[in-house]
Amino acid sequence: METNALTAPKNSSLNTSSNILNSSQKPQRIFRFGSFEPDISSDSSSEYIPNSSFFQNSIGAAVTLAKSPFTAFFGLAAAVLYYIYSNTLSLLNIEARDSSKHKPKDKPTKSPSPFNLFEMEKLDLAVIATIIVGATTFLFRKFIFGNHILRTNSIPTINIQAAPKIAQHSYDPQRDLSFKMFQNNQNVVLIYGSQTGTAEDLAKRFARELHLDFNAQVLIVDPELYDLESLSKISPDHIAVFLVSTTGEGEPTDNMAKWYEALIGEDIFTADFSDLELPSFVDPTEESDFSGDYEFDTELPLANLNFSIFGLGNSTYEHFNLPTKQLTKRLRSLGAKLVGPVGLGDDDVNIDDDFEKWTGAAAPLIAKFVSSSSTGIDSSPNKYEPSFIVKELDILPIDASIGSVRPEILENASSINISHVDSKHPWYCLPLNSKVLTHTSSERRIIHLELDLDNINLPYTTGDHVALFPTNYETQVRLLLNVLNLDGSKPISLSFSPNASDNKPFPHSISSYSSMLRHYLDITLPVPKDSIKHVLLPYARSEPAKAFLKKLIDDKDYYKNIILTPVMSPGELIQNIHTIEKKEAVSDDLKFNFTFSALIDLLPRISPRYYSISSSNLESPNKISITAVVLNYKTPNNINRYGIATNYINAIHDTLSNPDTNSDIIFTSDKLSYCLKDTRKHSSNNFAIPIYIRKSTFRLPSDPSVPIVMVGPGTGIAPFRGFIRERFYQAKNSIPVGPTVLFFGNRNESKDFLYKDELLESFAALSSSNKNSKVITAFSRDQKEKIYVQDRMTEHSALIWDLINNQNGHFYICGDGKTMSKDVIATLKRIAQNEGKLDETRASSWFTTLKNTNRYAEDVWA
Ligand SMILES: Cc1cc2nc3c(=O)[nH]c(=O)nc-3n(C[C@H](O)[C@H](O)[C@H](O)COP(=O)(O)O)c2cc1C
Repeated sequence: METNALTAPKNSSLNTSSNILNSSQKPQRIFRFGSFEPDISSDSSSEYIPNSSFFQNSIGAAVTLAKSPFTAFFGLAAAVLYYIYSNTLSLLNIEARDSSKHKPKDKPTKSPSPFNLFEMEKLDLAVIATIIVGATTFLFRKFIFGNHILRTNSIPTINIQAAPKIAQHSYDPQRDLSFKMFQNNQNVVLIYGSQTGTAEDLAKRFARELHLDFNAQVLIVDPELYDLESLSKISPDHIAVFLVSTTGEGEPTDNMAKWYEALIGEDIFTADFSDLELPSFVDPTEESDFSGDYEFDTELPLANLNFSIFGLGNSTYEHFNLPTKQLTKRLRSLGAKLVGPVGLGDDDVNIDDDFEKWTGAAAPLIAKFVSSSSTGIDSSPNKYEPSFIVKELDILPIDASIGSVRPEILENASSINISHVDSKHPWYCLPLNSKVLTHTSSERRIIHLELDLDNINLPYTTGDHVALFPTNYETQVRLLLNVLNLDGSKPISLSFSPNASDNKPFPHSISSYSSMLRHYLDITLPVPKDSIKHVLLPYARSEPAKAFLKKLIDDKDYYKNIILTPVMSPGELIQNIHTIEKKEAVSDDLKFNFTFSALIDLLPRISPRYYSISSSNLESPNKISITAVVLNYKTPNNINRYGIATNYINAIHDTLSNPDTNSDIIFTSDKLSYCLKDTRKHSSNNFAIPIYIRKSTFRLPSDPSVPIVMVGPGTGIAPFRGFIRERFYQAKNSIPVGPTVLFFGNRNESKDFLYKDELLESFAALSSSNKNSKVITAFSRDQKEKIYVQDRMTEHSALIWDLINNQNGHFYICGDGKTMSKDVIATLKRIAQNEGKLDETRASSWFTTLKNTNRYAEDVWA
């Protein structure tokens, strides 16, 4: 993660719905006469016809009723009663019917006797036979029809009325994932919740593995694009695999939020799941199969759903993998059957390792469900085929300057819908100005960048986050063009291949090789082992190349030394294969011949990076600012590596500071080259930086007179710069502003005092109206003994206690969540013990009350 790519604070992404489906409610039974029912048991070539007409509805109703247990029960009862009734009549010598309609008058009447079928009327026989056959069919339906029939009858949908926000649409087959699976003849659906792209990439990779190694047909689903209720219609022979990331403070990702809200409800932290049967959360390496401990209850809305689940989280956060745990419990309580272990991936260690362990245990079980088998590289039943077909076009080459902007901007600039700016529809804004906040002699370079919202008035609130899609630097772009022997300016078109496993389109179908590599693909992340196996290995034709790649796949330490430790980029890996083949004098016809379409499968998409907005919407509604430290580091074997997004921000700064340079290529202070020419053009058609705003709940108190204490060392100052600008602006406009205290820390005062001048100016004004307003600094390396913000807090214990406890102030932390925020919380609790004379337990509950009353908020990153 880039430095200062931040968390959204508690509850930021969840809109609330008062009418939720909670665990204590019995799910309502809803018959779906107007809904669409694929017959999964039928031939895939048969049509999937919506039964929405009156006729179809009536048939649907009749079929549903005929299949219901009540009908079967009453049918049997009616047959028995009819039989008793007929025989009672015969004993009393009374005709059961008005026989005059059926029999000739002159024929003597015979009374029917028990079991004498031949003496019964044909119609009676037909009715009884139908009822008995119907009832018997229902009772033995499992043996007769297998499981298929179950899914089309008594399974109520999830009660969408209980979640009004997701029920605001009419049925759309394009949003029905069971329909999509039926159409494509797929038996596994991979549903991912992803904020910064990791789960999305794992979904793409796992789909490939399930297809190539286990012969599964997999649909990848972004839940934002599908309706939750279609989950209940997945065939019981199929399986849904959830890959669920955690964001903010234990929250679901934006693309999962609506499903989550409908399933879990608004109160994600206090929802009571104690009455539910809990799955054990296990080490995925242990062999376990949860499928056996489960009772099939057809009354529950998700009774037909089989699911596996892997969570992505980070154990340094308080709510580790919370959405995954809650979702697992909830799905089970709705009747879904858990297959395989629950995986809880930990980004603090290595999420790829956790995922590999989990897939090792889960993939065979998932495969069992879709009745396939086979493992191993050489016995793959399916051959790898790239998802995209790339065609070179015979039109004029796309020159370097056009390639510097995302292609969709040039065509769609005027049609971008401002009311709908989000991760799938970013807004392209211009950089306004920038400055370096640290001294040239500082070990770190921290940039302040202002982005222009003037054209659109994109609404934001002080404390929100801005997400930014970076552009890759040229060194890696050109390396890839070079190793694939491609002309970067060549225009290309992209289309899905018939068996595409990746189903996410790019924003524009016509591009150039360069612009694909600059704007859409992450070209710096090391290639994971499974991608080496599934995508690179099939292109190895020479023995040395095969041996090298197989060793990377099979030998953990070798992979670590060659790929992970030096953080080897995909371009460097391909270059290495070429070098090995050259050394071994491999003949041309056997040389590794990797294609651009396969490269698209090999690489994750470029994901947005989140930054706390460091401006105030009161003071500057038409521009937002970012405060970012440029991330450069050396690997243990002394190779320079560069963070994509922060170096991009640095490049924008360098571009803005050299307005007269006319070159397409910009060299940054770190000698990285970028193609950013159009970022300098302030014309309405040449927007440059794709962004969107992510709402947060990291907010100033609504009453400006309420005291605030902020702790934000390093770039943790970002949102507080916005808070302080806001209070300064209010003070200048004669609005009474309460005590405002900032604890700021960094290495050296002379080099790293971020925003020094404006902070001193703001606090001069703020302290003139309230003597308690002040900035308190901790420069760790300006003296022999290191001093940190928490040491300064201890020195100012009385002030903090007075403002927070006695004057009901608000306390905020922003910055490193691994150690700093934990130390600051511990210090705050100690202050409560010392100043408030509370014992340890009471100090802890004092802090909990602070949190529960929304007077404590944190915006931290791990
Ligand atoms: C802004 C942010 C907030 C996070 N909050 C949590 C959290 O509260 N609990 C947790 O277990 N992990 C948390 N994580 C860790 C992520 O879940 C983990 O890094 C995951 O791999 C991200 O997946 P994604 O890229 O698919 O969104 C957070 C990560 C980020 C970037």
